[in-house]
Amino acid sequence: MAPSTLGEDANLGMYAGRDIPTNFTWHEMAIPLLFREWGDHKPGYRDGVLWDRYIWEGDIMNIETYQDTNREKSRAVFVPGIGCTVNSLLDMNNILSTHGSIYDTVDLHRSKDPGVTAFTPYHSAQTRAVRDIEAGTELMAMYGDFWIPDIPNVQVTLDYELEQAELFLQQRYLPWITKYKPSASLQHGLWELMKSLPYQRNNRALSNLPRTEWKHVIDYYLQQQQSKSKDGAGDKDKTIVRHFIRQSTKRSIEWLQENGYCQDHMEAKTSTIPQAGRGAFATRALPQGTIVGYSPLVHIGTQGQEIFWLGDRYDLVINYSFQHANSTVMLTPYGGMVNYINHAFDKSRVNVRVQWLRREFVAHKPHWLQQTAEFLHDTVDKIGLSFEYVALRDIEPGEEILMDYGSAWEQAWEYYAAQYTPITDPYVARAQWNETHYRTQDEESYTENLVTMCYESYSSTVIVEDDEDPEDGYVWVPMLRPEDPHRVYCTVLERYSISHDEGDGDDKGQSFEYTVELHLKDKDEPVIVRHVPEDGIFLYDRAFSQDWHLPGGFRHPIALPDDMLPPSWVNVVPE
Ligand SMILES: C[S@@+](CC[C@H](N)C(=O)[O-])C[C@H]1O[C@@H](n2cnc3c(N)ncnc32)[C@H](O)[C@@H]1O
Repeated sequence: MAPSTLGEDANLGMYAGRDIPTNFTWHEMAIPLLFREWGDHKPGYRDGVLWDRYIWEGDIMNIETYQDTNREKSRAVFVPGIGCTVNSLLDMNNILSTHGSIYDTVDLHRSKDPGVTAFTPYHSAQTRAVRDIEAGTELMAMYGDFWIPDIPNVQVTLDYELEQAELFLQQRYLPWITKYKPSASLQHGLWELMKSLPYQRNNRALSNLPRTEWKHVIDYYLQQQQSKSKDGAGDKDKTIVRHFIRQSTKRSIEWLQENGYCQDHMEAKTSTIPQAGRGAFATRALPQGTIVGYSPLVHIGTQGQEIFWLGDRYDLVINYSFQHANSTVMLTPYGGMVNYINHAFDKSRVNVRVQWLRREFVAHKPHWLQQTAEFLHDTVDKIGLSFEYVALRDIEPGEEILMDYGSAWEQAWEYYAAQYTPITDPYVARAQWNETHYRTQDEESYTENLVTMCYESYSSTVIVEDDEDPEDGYVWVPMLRPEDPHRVYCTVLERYSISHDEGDGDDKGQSFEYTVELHLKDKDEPVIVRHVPEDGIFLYDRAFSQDWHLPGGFRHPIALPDDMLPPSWVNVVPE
């Protein structure tokens, strides 16, 4: 993680520290956030606005519980590491943005384990390399065409904008240069003038010219002219504009070592600490004093935990956040793997601690440590605080990385674990339900926490297929837009197998179709729909039925150590 090649406005970026082959995949945790959706902060809660830059729509990471009837009800998800850090170069992307996740409670169950309420069950959200990435290259995602142009002063690279810049160069500017042969200094001056124009969406051609020196551009052009016939004419990656933009997203390894932080010293595995879920483990020997992790911090100023209060409990993310008992300031790290670091009750196992960066950095402004909580409340447009995680002693390869969350956390956990009442209702999370077909109402029912939903998609009239056995019902109509999120509750009445003789491979063989009853909000009677295919039906966890939603679940921030609390942040007298 190091300052982005896109400039100050893009803040940090994530870089490949070594050559990465196509399809290489990174895995990260996904923390569901219920406190709000993207862009939808409660009036008066300015403090949470910064979070908009760091959250994704819940369904992208398979956070399905409350993704039931429509998209409006979905909530956000926080994916630290690459998920939070990568910038977007749209058409120039080299990774597929973080998506998906695996639900896994590490074999803990609510019938016996207090720990299940306290950590996120979602892990292995994936980010995949979509081309070979050379060491030193910044990882760039495709956020979607509509998001990135809103960051002021950041170069946008929509496909058609790059096309316009390329056309301008190839069809107008370079022919003009070739025809009139202005002096080398005039060519240089004209190029510098065009480059100096600010990025503008209504000036696509000039806004996307490569930010490189003219002599490199003309040399590359002439070289391309010579090799055009034999070497990939028409190949998108070989255009002048793309070539130079790609080049400009690279740094040397020496520069990264000097200016960045390695995010590869830790990996996630099942913790050695009972009830803790997953933990962070050293991927190599880490001598005392090594910065084993680095994390920028999403800050909340005066509204601290209040932002995350859901009316009857706190959002899970406060278990991943830092706060001192004497201050409302709350800090949530988003560096790679740092959120996996667990608390050691046995202090001889504590091998890292957090510290403020000792220097000015793109995501660390030391003067913020002299400012007040009100200042942080008002500063919602950027990240300005970061932690280093420093090794307190030599750490062996494979050793679990552990820190001290503070005595208040320790007491809260001990109290919570001692009074935990096991929940004996049968419970199987949707993600752990392995059947390949849907159960009908005549078969053994699903556990209480599960519910079936269907796309609302059926014929406009009742269709009678067989006069001798007329069935009153509508038939399924394939979805024109299968990604349409609109679903309704349904009861599965009947399942019948269908054989496919035609086709080959996956088309051949057997599958099931269903007759379902749709429960529509605007109709008193259910609507019966026949011939519903397997992918027209969904099994969901009932909203708020999962372990991490359980009332009274464990919630407690990690303590910001006393010696790190800036006196100017003190604004709370602890009870
Ligand atoms: C910052 S997260 C650490 C990563 C977490 N283990 C996970 O799997 O996502 C803090 C949470 O880890 C768990 N945890 C950390 N240390 C623990 C300990 N010593 N005993 C029990 N649970 C612990 C609790 O669930 C806590 O809310």
